Amino acid sequence: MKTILIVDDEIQICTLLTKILTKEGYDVSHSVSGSSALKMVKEKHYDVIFCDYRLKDKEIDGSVLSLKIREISPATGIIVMTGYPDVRVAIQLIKGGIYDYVVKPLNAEQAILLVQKVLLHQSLHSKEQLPAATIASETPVSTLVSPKGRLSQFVYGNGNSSKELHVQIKLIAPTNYSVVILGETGTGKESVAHLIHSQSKRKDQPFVAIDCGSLSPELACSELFGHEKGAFTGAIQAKTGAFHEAHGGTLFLDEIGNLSYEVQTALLRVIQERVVRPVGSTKETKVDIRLIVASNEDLQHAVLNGRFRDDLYYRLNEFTVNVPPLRARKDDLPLFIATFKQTIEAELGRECGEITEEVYHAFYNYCWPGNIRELKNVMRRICLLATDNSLITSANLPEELLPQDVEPGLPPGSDENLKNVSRQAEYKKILDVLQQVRFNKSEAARLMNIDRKTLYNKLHTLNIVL
Ligand SMILES: Nc1ncnc2c1ncn2[C@@H]1O[C@H](COP(=O)(O)OP(=O)(O)OP(=O)(O)O)[C@@H](O)[C@H]1O
Repeated sequence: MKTILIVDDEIQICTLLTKILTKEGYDVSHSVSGSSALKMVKEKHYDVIFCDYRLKDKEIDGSVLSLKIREISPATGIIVMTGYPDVRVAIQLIKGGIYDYVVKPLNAEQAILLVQKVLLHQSLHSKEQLPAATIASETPVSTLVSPKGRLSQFVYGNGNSSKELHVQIKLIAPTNYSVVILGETGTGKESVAHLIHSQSKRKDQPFVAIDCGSLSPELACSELFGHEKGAFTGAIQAKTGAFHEAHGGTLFLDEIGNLSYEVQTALLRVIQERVVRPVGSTKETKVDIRLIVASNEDLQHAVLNGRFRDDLYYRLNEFTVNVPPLRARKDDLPLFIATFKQTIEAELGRECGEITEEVYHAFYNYCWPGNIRELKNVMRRICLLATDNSLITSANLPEELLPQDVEPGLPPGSDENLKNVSRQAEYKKILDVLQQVRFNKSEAARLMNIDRKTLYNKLHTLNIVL
């Protein structure tokens, strides 16, 4: 019989969880103090431990207890419960190896599901040591339905920055907080917004996405709030705005930084008063929406430059999610490559050959300025070109991914001049390192312990053309 320990200084929680889980056929014990729980763990193996984060135990609180349990019994799945969720704490604990971090109170369904997930996870990893918790390891791919009804696969990376991202998504999704998603183009901001919606209580209601970057200042208010027939020249019919369409669900405003100051003012009013008045109308209607916005640029910077209203920014920014660029999550590349290949093979209706080492190398060494979108496109290209199920080689790669040639030769100058000696040594070192990392400048800068800008300056002054 699987064993469970509940550690909480609130006896009602212990009793409730014990009742729920005993009914499910588990052997459940409980403890109201950290120190006695620790003794119990030393004496008996528990498969799952629910542990309160804020134990009123002077000697040992929940965070210390969970780490100690990890040391004594690394195979135990630890679930930390809290009444006061904090993303930083969650990340720290999950990095420390706990299985999950959940918000109290737990209902019966949640508690049972959590235990089932831990046990399933343990059975899958029974031969290895239980790895640190990751949402990713359980469900590496999730299928999303886009607002236009298209199916797309969302890959949960398993590198550290991806894990942090998904812990944040998981914590923020069930709340009603407005979210600002920041990240470079193609990093998956819209996918993250969609994921937040699909894990929220609003998941069965509409998800409406608007690209503010493509809205003209004249049309923005009409797109967002709707208009009455005849409200302006060309308004031959009344139009429902995005706020109404998203009623009950989530409204995602992409490239919010592109909205004009006037539209920002109108948006602020709607957010504050939660009522919408279509252009040309005198009637206001209540709307219930959750707002998620995204931007390629740092909105705080735009606020400082006076391009974005600070009051609107603070209204929107109840929580910020930073989506890392692909070059900072290269650990995830194999998972992304494998998933995209599978999807593309399904799209093409045929299998493509194996990807060779040299292609993987090129992928690792490239800096992916277009991020996941660019990777997807490159994968489409190489799979499409691999016609006869033969190996996918670097011959199919676009030019920017191919290793670049360097102009050979040392910079001129007299050997006796000390400045030239150090210049030539620097020149040689930089070229050596660049060759070693297959001309990945970020990696070269990292290895030489200088920033990218310094490396660029040096390449320029040493006349190294890449
Ligand atoms: N984690 C992911 N798993 C699978 N596909 C992804 C993931 N993240 C992004 N993509 C894909 O990459 C492409 C770009 O994603 P998305 O449109 O969400 O990026 P974005 O950051 O909103 O870009 P932009 O700022 O240019 O609008 C889409 O095709 C999306 O399906």
